[in-house]
Amino acid sequence: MTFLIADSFTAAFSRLSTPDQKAVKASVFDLQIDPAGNGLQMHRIERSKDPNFWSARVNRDVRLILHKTGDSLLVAYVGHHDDAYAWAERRRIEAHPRTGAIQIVEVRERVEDVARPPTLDLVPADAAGERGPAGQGSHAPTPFAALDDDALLSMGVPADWLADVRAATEDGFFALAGHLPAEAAEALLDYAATGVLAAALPPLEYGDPFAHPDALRRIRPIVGEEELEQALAFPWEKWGVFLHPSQRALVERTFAGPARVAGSAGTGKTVVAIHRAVRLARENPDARVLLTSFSDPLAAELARKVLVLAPETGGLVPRITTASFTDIAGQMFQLEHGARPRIAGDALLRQHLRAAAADQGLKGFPERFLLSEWTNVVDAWGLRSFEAYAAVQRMGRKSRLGPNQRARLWPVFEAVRAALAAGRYTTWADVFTGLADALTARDRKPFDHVVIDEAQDLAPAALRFFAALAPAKPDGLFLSGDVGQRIFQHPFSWASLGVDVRGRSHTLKVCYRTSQQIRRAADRLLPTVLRDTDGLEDERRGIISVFDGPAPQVKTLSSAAEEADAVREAVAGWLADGIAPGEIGVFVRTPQLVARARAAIAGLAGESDMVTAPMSLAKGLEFRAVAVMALDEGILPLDERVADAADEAELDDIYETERRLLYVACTRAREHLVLTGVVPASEYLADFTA
Ligand SMILES: Nc1ncnc2c1ncn2[C@@H]1O[C@H](COP(=O)(O)OP(=O)(O)OP(=O)(O)O)[C@@H](O)[C@H]1O
Repeated sequence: MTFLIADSFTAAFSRLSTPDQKAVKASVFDLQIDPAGNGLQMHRIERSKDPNFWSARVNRDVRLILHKTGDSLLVAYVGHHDDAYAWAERRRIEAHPRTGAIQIVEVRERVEDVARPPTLDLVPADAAGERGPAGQGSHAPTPFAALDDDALLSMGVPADWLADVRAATEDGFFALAGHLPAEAAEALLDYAATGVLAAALPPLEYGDPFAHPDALRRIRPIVGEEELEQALAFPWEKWGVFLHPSQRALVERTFAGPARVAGSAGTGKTVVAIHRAVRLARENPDARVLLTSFSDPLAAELARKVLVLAPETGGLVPRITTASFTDIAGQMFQLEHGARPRIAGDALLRQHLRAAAADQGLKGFPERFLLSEWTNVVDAWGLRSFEAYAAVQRMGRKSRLGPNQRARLWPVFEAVRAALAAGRYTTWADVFTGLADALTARDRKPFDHVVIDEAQDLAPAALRFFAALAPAKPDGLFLSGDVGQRIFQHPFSWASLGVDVRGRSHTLKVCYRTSQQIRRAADRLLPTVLRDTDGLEDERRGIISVFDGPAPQVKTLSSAAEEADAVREAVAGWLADGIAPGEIGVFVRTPQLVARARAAIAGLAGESDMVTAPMSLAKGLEFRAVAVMALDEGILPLDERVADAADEAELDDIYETERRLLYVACTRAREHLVLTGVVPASEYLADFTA
């Protein structure tokens, strides 16, 4: 017999008290061993339209809802007595007549809270065909009115709900979507956004309705005690058990060469990276896996999430190393050289550059140009000889430097390198480059699989290092990232460094984190198609969010004091709505401005639990409510950076990265977002509200 659990069960389970959860766990483990449920007083739920629903007694008050068919037992729900029965009485579990996927369908006639809009009776079905997806006439637009039964069924809409979908208005759609299977809601949103019907999968491909990819996103077979333990250990982390079919495909697939998952903020790229790392470690008991991300806090978060997928500590978890890019390089450097690298900071570099330029009598190049040329070209690309410098393509730097200019500059950079070496200093780029050279020559690599999150911010030397760290075999290197969130790096060609993901790059389209309203507004900050240096296109249209919420607010105020009041009022409102202080983030452009954020929330309940930070640290985080403040002219884009631009191309890149910083900060918000600035405000606010 197949033993399965549904997401409706884990969600309900996570809402129970701890003692009830303990009792439920014991009963579910018993059921897994003895699906007949002896001792659980199972009986059929007579009032349900689905004859396969059964209840099982956990304790005096709590009941499990099971769905029994010939050879499967599905744990569908759990709740207090009346709630559990009511849940089962309002549902059917069946294979969808068209797609073939098992669905948990709400019986339409028993759902009272979806009011049919009055347009329903006024719109004859045959007139619908004349209306485009944009809606019609004097009534509120009904974006699906033109879709016939056939089209709606092919999207996975349950037969009971066809009329409601056709009658749904744009505003009422999300209330309705909550009653529909996720694949139907997503297909409808996609249609509303693009006006195009996605091609339906042929239904016969999946003989077993439980094996259908859309069934697996809500119902998962559980084999063995360990899997059950994992599924129940963190029931609120839905991503740990139930993946979107496009996510699952990327987790399970074998890639012959380096592969990449892309997708805008909140589409679950990190989730895919973690699942892949765990899957690879699980499949090969000897495999050593590196799961790495941009910063130490993000790496720590990866480590925490690995435990969600693999709560058992024996064997698997120790074989997955989680570390930030520089941390793993630091560890490898220590193995090679017996000590951690001593990294030169910007101040020291400026000092050496200044001294070397003076020594060489170099004139006509501002110091900021020298630092930028060193950081983004000479050091970034690990250039060691004049020949290499003379030949390098100065990516992202369009100001041309002729051979004579390069010849004058090179001795300065050479002298800086010598001065660093004399002081036993190095740079991260140098560390990465040195390690890459050493590792490339070795047959045996320290890791069998390297999985990189936040890959858009990899520097060239770091990418070379990771490529050399991973074996050149299937599933050796997997990268996850969003070009739209690249804030620390100049663009460069991955393919030129041997990391060619063309043909093995896939984009996720469903945003799980951010409400439709916030995502739409944030998307307006970026172009609809982003193209990277290797020509890979990241199409950002057609992304959908699976829930809605209040529209984001933009407030421009006449003074910093007024702005502080506005932020304070917004945050106080969130607290009054029951949002925990730890679920609130306030972001600003620079570390110095954090004081402005702290002043705005000073004295509010739970103030110390709220996160206030520069936008660059917002990467990878998420909150129920976010304020992005101090969006004043001169602060975003930041004047100092703009003034520092060494040439036109760098200026363009600065404008783009400043814009992306705002995108990153905004897309940390799940439900509420407020943007504030003092007039004259940041020019980007106009794009956001456009
Ligand atoms: N299959 C899923 N089911 C439920 N929630 C999911 C699923 N996939 C992702 N999520 C949730 O969506 C949110 C965003 O996921 P994740 O951090 O992996 O996205 P991301 O694409 O890496 O985002 P970013 O680019 O902003 O860092 C998280 O809260 C995650 O738990």
